[in-house]
Amino acid sequence: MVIHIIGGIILSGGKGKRIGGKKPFRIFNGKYLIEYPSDVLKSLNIPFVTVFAKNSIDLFKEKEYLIKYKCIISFDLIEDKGPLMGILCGMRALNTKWFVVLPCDCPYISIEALKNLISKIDTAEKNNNLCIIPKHENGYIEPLFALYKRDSLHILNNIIMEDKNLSIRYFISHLNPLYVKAEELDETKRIFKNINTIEELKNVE
Ligand SMILES: Nc1nc2c(ncn2[C@@H]2O[C@H](COP(=O)(O)OP(=O)(O)OP(=O)(O)O)[C@@H](O)[C@H]2O)c(=O)[nH]1
Ligand SMILES: [Mg+2]
Repeated sequence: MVIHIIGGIILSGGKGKRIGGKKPFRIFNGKYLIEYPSDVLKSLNIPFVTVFAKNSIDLFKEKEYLIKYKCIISFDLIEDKGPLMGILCGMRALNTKWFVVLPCDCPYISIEALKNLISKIDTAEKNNNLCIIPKHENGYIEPLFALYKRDSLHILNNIIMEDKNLSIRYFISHLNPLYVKAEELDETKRIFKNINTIEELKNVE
């Protein structure tokens, strides 16, 4: 049996309110949004789980996606809890030591940037950091384009059981984060651009 060190979690269970729903299957430059992170993980041979919302948004497209990528598909255990629920369900579905967590709406993601992020794992292992988070010069962080160690799972479980503060910032405040400069991953920082509206879907750069 091959034991993988790194697995991927693609968060695809948001409501997509600003874009009018079904965000993962909105078309951007000829591809579904969700195909961008999926293609990068596939090229890097990283096994991954895609976590959709508790209630299917489009069973046909989800099935089509499963057939194309042969990845693990999971669904939020409880609805409307936000990204932390997606991360929890992803971690439970895939047994790897580290998880690269990605949103479904990052069409500028690149293989190079992900490799750069992954290259920080050695440092994190030495310093006992349970997550690796990109940070911009202005202090803004990118916790949904980040790495989390499996050892953080019990903390996540507790936070979700408590059900008081389900913000990702609260979660990472328990993880002794290793922050990496956003520009070290991608000089242009385009990789972090998320698509939230119909307008942005059309503005292919
Ligand atoms: N599994 C899961 N993923 C989520 C959840 N909430 C947000 N996400 C994902 O987290 C990422 C960032 O969320 P947003 O950019 O706010 O996307 P969104 O919530 O679908 O869109 P809005 O409703 O317009 O905020 C997206 O890839 C979402 O699909 C959730 O409750 N469960
Ligand atoms: Mg949202």
